[in-house]
Amino acid sequence: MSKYVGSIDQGTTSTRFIIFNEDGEIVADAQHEHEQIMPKEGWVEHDPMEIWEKTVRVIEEALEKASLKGSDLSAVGITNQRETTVVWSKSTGKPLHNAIVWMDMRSQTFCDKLSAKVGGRDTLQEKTGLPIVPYFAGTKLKWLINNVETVAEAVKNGDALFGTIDTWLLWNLSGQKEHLTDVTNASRTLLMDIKTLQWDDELLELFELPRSILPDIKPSSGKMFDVVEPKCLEGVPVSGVLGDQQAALFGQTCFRPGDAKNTYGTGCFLLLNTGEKPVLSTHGLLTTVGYQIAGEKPIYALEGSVAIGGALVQWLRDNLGLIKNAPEVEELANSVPNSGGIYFVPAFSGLYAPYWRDDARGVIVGMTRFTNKGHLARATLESVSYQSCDMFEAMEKDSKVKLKSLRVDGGMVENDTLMQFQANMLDTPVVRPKVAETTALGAAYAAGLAVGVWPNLEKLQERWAVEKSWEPKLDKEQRERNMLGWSKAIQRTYGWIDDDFQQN
Ligand SMILES: Nc1ncnc2c1ncn2[C@@H]1O[C@H](COP(=O)(O)OP(=O)(O)O)[C@@H](O)[C@H]1O
Ligand SMILES: O=P(O)(O)OC[C@H](O)CO
Repeated sequence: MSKYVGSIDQGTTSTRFIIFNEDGEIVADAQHEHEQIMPKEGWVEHDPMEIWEKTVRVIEEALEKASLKGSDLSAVGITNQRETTVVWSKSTGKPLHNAIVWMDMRSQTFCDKLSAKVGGRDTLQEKTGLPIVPYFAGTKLKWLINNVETVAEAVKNGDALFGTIDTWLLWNLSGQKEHLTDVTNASRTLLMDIKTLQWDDELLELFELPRSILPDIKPSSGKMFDVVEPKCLEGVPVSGVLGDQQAALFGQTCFRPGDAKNTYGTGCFLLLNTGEKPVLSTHGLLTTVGYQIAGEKPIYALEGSVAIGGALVQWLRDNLGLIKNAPEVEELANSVPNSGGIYFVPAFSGLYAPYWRDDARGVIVGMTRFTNKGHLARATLESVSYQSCDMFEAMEKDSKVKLKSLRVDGGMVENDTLMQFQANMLDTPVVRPKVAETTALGAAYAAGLAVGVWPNLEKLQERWAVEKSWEPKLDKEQRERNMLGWSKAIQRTYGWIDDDFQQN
C-alpha cells in the first residue's frame, strides 16, 4: 500500500489540497481563494459550484506538483468550514441557492421566534450542546426554505438535499450518489442529538423539517466510498471527514481529556477535549462532537468560537486598503510601541463566545487625535488575542482544567507579534507545532487511520513536535489593566441593534 494521504481543506476563504507522506510531512500543496459574496449587511454567501470547481483544481494541481497519480494515494480526507449551508437538487445535482456562510446573520428572526416558542435560547443546549443562534446550519436551512421559492418547492417535491460543505463535496466526489456527513459536522446543525449521534425526531418536528432532505451521519474516521469524480482521484477511498476545528484538534493530537488547541483562521476556535462524556457549558461555550473513530465511542469537546479573527486583517486589507497583504499587518503594528489606548471589538456578526450578543456591532474606542493606522493595526491583532483570552477563561471555568500551555495553529500563527501578545495576555506559554497545517493534517490522519496508513492514535501522538513557543512576558498589573480596557470596550458594542435600529 502507498503511504500518501490527500486532504481536502475547504476553508472560509480558500480551498487547499495537501498531500502528506507517512511521516505526516507535506509533499505537495495547492490552494485557491474563492469569492466572498456579501449581498447585504450581515449576509455572507459562497457559490457552491465555485467551491467544487476549486476543489477539483487544487486536487489536480497538487497531484501534478507531487508528480503523483491518484492511485498513489491510500486515502483522502475532507475537512471543511462548518455550518455553511447548501441546498441542491437531487435530480440536477445543482445548488438551488448560494451557500449561506456560517457567520451570516440572516436567520436571526427565525432564531428569535424559535427561542420564544421553546422558552429561551438555551432550551436545546442539553440535547444539541448549542444555543439557538444564526451560526448553526439548521437555522440557515430554515431561512432558505422560508425565503427561497425554488428551495421550498424542491423540499415539497422531494427533490431537495441539504448539506454542510462536507456533504456537498462528498456528494460530488461520489459522482452525485452519496448523501453523507460526519458526526462533527452534524453536531453543528441544531438537529442532532449529541448523545445518540442521530437526527432527532423532536428537533425535526420543532424545525418542521423532513428527514429525507438530511444526509446520513457517519463516524469521522472510517471508510465511506471510493472517489468517482474527479477522474484523477478515481477509486481512492474517502475515509476521514471532520469539521475544520475538530480536524485541527485531531491534527494537534489532542486525544487526551484536557488537551486543547486554538486555531487562528478567519475566526478563532478554542477546543478542549473532554473525553467520552459531553460537558455542558455554563459560561457561553458550545458542546460539540470532537471526533468519532468507526466502532468506537465519540469523543466530545468544549468549544469557544470567535467569528472575526483573521477576517479583521482581511478587512484592513480589503475594506480600508491599509495593507496590501495579511502579513503586512505585523510591520504596521510594529510601527508603534502599543495600541495608543485604543480597542477594536470586531462584533461584525454580533459577538460569539462567550457573550452570544446578536445586538452587538463592531466598535473602535479610545481614539484621540493621536491615533494612527499603526495603532489600528495593533488593536486589530490585540483584539484577536483578547477574544481568545475571553474563551480561555470561560474554558477554564467550565472544565475546571488549568491549561498549562496552548497549542496554536491557523494562518495567523505566522504572526510573532500576535503570538507574543497572546502568551502575555494569557500568562501561559503558546506553542506552535512543526506541521502548522493541522486542519488538513487532522483529516489526513483520520483518513489514514481508517485504511491502516497509521496504526493508532499513540503513533500519531509521537509525531507531534514543537516548532516554536512564546513565553509570557507581561506583569500582572499591566495585564489586568489591558483586560479592564477590553471589557469596557465590549460593553460599548451592546445594544447597537435594537427595536429603533434594526439591521436589514
Ligand atoms: N501574517 C499574518 N498576520 C495576520 N493575519 C494573517 C497572517 N497570515 C494570514 N493571516 C490571516 O489568516 C487568515 C487565513 O488563515 P486560514 O487558517 O487559512 O483561514 P481559513 O481556514 O479560515 O480560510 C486570513 O483571515 C488572514 O487575514
Ligand atoms: O474556515 P475557518 O477555518 O475560518 O473555520 C470556520 C469554522 O469552521 C466555522 O465554524
